[in-house]
Amino acid sequence: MRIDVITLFPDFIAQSAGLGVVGRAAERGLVEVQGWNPRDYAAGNYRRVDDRPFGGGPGMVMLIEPLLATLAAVKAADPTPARVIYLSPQGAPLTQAKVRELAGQPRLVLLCGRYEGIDERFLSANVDEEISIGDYILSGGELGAAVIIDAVTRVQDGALGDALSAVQDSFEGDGMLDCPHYSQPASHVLGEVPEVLRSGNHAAIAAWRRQQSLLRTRARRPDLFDEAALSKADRKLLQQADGSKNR
Ligand SMILES: CC(C)(C)c1cccc(C(=O)NCC2(NC(=O)c3cccc4nocc34)CCCC2)c1
Repeated sequence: MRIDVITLFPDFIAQSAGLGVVGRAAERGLVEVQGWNPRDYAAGNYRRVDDRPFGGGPGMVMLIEPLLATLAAVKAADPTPARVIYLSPQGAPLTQAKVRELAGQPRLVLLCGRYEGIDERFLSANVDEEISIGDYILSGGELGAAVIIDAVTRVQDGALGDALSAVQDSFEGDGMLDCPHYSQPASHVLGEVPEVLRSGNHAAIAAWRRQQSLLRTRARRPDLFDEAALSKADRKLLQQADGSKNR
């Protein structure tokens, strides 16, 4: 999969895409990430990429022309058709379902805004969809681009080891929160590791982990919990936990 990122801070994208799972996937040719800086395509001595907003008001707006020239260079670099995504507070919330959909694309162009945003005429003429990573004020779309690069790379077949992708599948399968994790030492001043995890009884361990995921999701994210389709076994685990609590 090829991902081109149009950003005034290509170094940030290159750095974040070079780490961990994404870095290894890039080395293995599973994903190719390329940054493109509109300043390199801005004309004139000052290479302007922004200017004051019509209608007045604070801040600056990213100009059409440098972005058109950058997008033309991006498309000229590779004939593969690309879906152009603008990372934006006005975008649809990013979900794992959307990540899976994007991971199926042969190529993405991620457009990152800075200042107060991008001239609307460029967006309406060139952007296929807008995606938001959350409802808070950010300085730019680059963090959103890094999130999408990480999430779609993890979904790419083979980017993860079997164990990790199994975990990924379980989370993706039903959208429950994760269970608590423990490692050495078994006994610590901060507390003991739950006995079941040291029992070697893999069925009991799997049941305990599922029960913990269910309880945590119900308690902390009722929105995710209400969306999920619970199996009979799930409901039994919850009754068991609720029963012991009421006793
Ligand atoms: C209501 C609320 C969401 C708080 C809001 C209302 C109005 C503006 C802003 C705001 O943050 N504007 C600044 C910019 N923000 C983002 O690019 C951005 C922000 C959030 C999630 C994102 N996912 O991708 C890109 C994202 C836009 C231009 C440069 C950065 C935020």
